[in-house]
Amino acid sequence: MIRIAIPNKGRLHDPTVELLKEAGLPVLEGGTRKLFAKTNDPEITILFARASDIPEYVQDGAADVGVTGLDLISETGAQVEMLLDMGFGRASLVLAVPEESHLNTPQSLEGKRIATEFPNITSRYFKNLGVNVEIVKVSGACELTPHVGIADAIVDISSSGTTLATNHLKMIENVFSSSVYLIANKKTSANNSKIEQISTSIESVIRAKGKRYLMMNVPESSLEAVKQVLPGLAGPTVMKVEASQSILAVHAVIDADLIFSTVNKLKSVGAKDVLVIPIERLMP
Ligand SMILES: Nc1ncnc2c1ncn2[C@@H]1O[C@H](COP(=O)(O)OP(=O)(O)OP(=O)(O)O)[C@@H](O)[C@H]1O
Ligand SMILES: O=P(O)(O)OC[C@H]1O[C@H](OP(=O)(O)OP(=O)(O)O)[C@H](O)[C@@H]1O
Ligand SMILES: [Mg+2]
Repeated sequence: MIRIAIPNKGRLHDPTVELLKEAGLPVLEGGTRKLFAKTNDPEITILFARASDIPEYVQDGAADVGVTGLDLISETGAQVEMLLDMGFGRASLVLAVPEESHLNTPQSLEGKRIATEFPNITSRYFKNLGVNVEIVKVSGACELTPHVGIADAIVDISSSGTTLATNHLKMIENVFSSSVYLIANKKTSANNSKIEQISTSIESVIRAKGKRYLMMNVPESSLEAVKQVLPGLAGPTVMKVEASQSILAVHAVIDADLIFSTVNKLKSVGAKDVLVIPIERLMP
């Protein structure tokens, strides 16, 4: 039996459940008050936990696999197997000071107070720089602290930057870049085919999100030009089409962010009936 710990609420819950569903592991029952849920695999269950508790649950074996932020994993120092960057929940821990502050570098904070929900990452950061600071641990509303005399600077999560701006704070350094990771218990994950399957399924869904399947008809005389346009491929699949003229069907997988320019170029070199199709999974 494999137990996967996922965030029970907060911003990581929905995208995690969605990704598991796309990977063929729908969370069958649940709701925020439930502790456990089934999946369609009798050998895999879901455990709902606080994102910040998941690294230690996985380290200690309460869960075999977990989904949580890299910042939370690093902060707890949990010894876990890092299986996969899941590509969402991107955010940074940033060092910020009040807009009017003249303390504009980490070095200028020598002897100052830094408020944060991430005392371990923060003290490691300043230690590496050889700057002595006093860490003030808070459990929320960190942005407030410089304005009420509790701290001179903060290390807090920022993604859009809106919260910093609203609170008249300016970022002076990026301390830590985070995204959501799939992790596993070091002992149970060694040579465990079920955990490998979970990881591979999720990875194939993530990889597919950034790709599109292109299908088009190409007159034989345009094939070489079309091949030149299709970027970075092991070579497109080329098939004969039953038609009066000499038409070929060309299929290829390309990066989603190249679709716009590629389709236009393909048209200009003679490709017709171009179809762009999403891919559900892409196994290496
Ligand atoms: N804009 C953001 N603000 C806060 N955390 C974010 C943001 N974007 C991604 N994250 C990540 O989400 C994780 C925090 O998840 P958590 O469930 O504690 O957050 P939450 O949605 O703020 O929930 P809560 O309401 O309990 O504070 C961290 O790993 C963090 O890096
Ligand atoms: O750069 P932004 O896009 O503005 O996001 C960053 C803000 O979002 C988070 O707060 P959250 O909404 O989780 O509230 P909380 O402090 O109560 O957890 C985080 O603690 C920052 O305050
Ligand atoms: Mg929060």
